[in-house]
Amino acid sequence: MVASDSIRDDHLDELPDKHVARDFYAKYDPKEVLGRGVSSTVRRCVEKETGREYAAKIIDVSADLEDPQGLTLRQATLREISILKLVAGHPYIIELHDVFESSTYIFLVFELCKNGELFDYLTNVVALSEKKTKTIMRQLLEAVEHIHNKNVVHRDLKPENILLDDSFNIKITDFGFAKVIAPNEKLDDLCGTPGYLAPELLRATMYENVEGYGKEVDLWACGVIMYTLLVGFPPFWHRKQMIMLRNIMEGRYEFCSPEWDDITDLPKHLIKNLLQINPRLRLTASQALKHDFFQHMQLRVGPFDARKTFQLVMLVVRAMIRIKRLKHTPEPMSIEIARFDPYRIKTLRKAIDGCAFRVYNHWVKRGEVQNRAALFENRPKQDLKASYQQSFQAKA
Ligand SMILES: Nc1ncnc2c1ncn2[C@@H]1O[C@H](COP(=O)(O)OP(=O)(O)OP(=O)(O)O)[C@@H](O)[C@H]1O
Repeated sequence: MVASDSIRDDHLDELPDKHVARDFYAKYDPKEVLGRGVSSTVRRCVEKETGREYAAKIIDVSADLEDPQGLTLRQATLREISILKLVAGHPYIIELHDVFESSTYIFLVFELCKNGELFDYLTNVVALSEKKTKTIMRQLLEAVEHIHNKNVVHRDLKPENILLDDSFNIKITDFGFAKVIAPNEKLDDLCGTPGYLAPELLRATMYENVEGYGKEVDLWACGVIMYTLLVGFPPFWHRKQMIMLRNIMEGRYEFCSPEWDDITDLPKHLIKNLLQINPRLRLTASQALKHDFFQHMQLRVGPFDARKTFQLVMLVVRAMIRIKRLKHTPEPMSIEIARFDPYRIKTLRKAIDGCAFRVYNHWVKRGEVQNRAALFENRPKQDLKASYQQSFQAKA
């Protein structure tokens, strides 16, 4: 039950027969397609009575195929609906507004998130500042805290399953793998998305006589997400999936240079405590929210001194002006550096990262270390040949 890339199914783009979904059409006007899932299409729709916009996920449940847990798509969708209702009423969790069920389709009417997936947003901006990361991570952890308090484990947290509303607030979505779990219950089924799987989940699915996993897997995924937000690539990605999974199990990742050079210690410390191999030592959502990364700067309180305060304000203003100027002053770059080490220059690095993702459509690493600059070293043919030979040998 590992999430795969969406597979397009063109017949889903046709609107289901009006007789099948009479009630839905009586209440909503379906509009353009917003996106597609494996067996669903999501359309913007307008509620006729109020004129309010929503996102309708239209799921074709006519096939009898069962998932690895023995549930048909209809049963799995009904289970997802019950979990959505259980965790409802939180500002950072997607709101399910309406449900319609026919023999062939289920319509889920969600609140509309006009700014799409966090994943696409990140792909466009490449990486987020510490300040933006703080806002998103605080919202994410608050939502996870709420879900866990309801005894639900999400099991597929990733930027693709985090939507952004009009004000760029997050909404956790896709509770397809979510499960209600008793306080000390342990699970052992494999589900989620490879790069975000926690080590104990991998162990539970690989070995017998191991304990299984619990809610802590969601906090591991939060660590992976936070790392990815700050630098634009995930901590454990490797083009050979087995190596990636081994790195996860050994907790092998780096705050590599140059991407992490300008990032302060607090976010790194929080990530380390989320990407903690031992789930018992990993921070819970509530503990993570108390981490210093989320605390505001504390000003020392003492007797008021007007002169000192004025001097301090002047210093801060001057520093702010300098920082602002610095931000808009391009880094000095020589032709030599631009030719032989373009990745060293922040402006070029951002452009390279953006292009790399668009061209390769996945994060790129070479060997054990992240090296998107390698894409520009002008040796692609050798690499292609080697990886072709490797995959050919593997198949043989
Ligand atoms: N509430 C929403 N508001 C705006 N856009 C949405 C909303 N829900 C989904 N979408 C868009 O529709 C796309 C498909 O959503 P869906 O939930 O079907 O994707 P999925 O998780 O890949 O599907 P599946 O559940 O089959 O794995 C999303 O990638 C997103 O761009």
